[in-house]
Amino acid sequence: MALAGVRVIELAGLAPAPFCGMILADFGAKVIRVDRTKVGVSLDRQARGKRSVAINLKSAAGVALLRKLCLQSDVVLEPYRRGVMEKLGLGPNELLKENPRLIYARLTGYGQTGSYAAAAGHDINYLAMSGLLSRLGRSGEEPYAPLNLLADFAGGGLTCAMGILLALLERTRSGKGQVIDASMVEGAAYTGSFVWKSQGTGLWGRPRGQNLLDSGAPFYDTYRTSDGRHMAVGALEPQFYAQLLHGLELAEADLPAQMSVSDWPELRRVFTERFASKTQAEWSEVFDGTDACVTPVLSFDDVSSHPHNRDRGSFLRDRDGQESPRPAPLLCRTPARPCLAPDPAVGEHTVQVLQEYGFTAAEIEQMLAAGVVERPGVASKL
Ligand SMILES: CCCCCCCCCCCC[C@H](C)C(=O)SCCNC(=O)CCNC(=O)[C@H](O)C(C)(C)COP(=O)(O)OP(=O)(O)OC[C@H]1O[C@@H](n2cnc3c(N)ncnc32)[C@H](O)[C@@H]1OP(=O)(O)O
Repeated sequence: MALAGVRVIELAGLAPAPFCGMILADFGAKVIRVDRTKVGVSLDRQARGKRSVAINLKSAAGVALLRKLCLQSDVVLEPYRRGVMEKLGLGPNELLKENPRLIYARLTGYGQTGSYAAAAGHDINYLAMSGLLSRLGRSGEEPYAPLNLLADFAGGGLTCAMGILLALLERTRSGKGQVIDASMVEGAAYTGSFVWKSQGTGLWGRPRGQNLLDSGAPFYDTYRTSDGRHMAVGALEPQFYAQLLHGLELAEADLPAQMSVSDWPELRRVFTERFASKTQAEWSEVFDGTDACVTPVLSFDDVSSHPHNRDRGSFLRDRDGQESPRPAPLLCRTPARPCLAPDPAVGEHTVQVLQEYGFTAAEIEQMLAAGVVERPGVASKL
């Protein structure tokens, strides 16, 4: 796999950093998640392919241990509030001095500098600060955060993974590591570059929810079908719009012009009525194989059995029977080979990993006994 041989230490976090770690693991990196001791269960639901070591970082020995792990690793990924790692003596100055090849990725909401740097927050706050949230939502309604996808995952975990890959690539030339300051505000904003850079085109000239791509246009929206499901319509270009009308059995001559914004409410009324006359399956049959840009809005239950997704094997089922998306993108020679085994329990690999990093059985036993590290069923001997 593309990242074979890359060793990553991921300090356990909430949602964005676990996603970043899972991407790296899916593509072949050896990712060790560092969990807290005495927590019992992990909240990480993106732990595919990771191993777990439980370390008490509130002990000097735990900190020393993490430093040793970082000495022999390529990447450390930390998701804490600004200053937390420095307070522990695990800041980039210390770790990069000991291992100048280390890539030190810091994934936070507001970044390492600026007046908000140390403030708590979540996806919705970062999205708000990126400017994007002000553009999301239907006309006349309040701004709406589309799950926690944009800041946590697109602008956060994924962007941070890209930073790590860039730093790994650059290291092949310089031999040096570096610090990555991944701010979810900036990552989300960057993901939204198109919106900024197309400001002068008239695409966004109207209030929220009244523009071409923000649910303002009737030919770029979703419609309810007679069975209470939905179809997604993205018929922007005139030639595709013509196919939409054909599928709906509507004559262009009987309707207002596609781009007549003042007539959009009327056009929407006509489309709404028409889509309500058939089931989702019936509309799928009408539009499949055309260029009308009309697709069913699939539920999680339906998505993997849709013929297109099934043909490509876009979703996988792990050994617990749980379905999830296959890693993307596909690399033809070195594709991801996601692990199908159950997620690691907290501390499940403590002993295995410490042995791999060169600790002796006596040293490991001592750390277990002192509560510096933990494994499930702590009391047992090596
Ligand atoms: C049963 C399963 C059910 C599954 C349900 C799963 C539910 C998941 C829900 C996910 C929701 C996701 C939401 C929408 C999100 O947006 S997540 C994104 C949140 N924001 C970030 O990640 C940005 C960066 N992080 C932060 O700003 C902050 O970490 C935070 C998220 C605001 C949380 O703040 P807070 O809890 O005060 O923690 P921090 O200041 O970061 O300090 C962390 C403290 O923990 C300690 N710590 C860490 N590791 C260890 C360890 N191994 N051993 C011992 N201690 C440890 C650190 O030393 C630090 O301690 P201290 O400095 O506070 O004393």
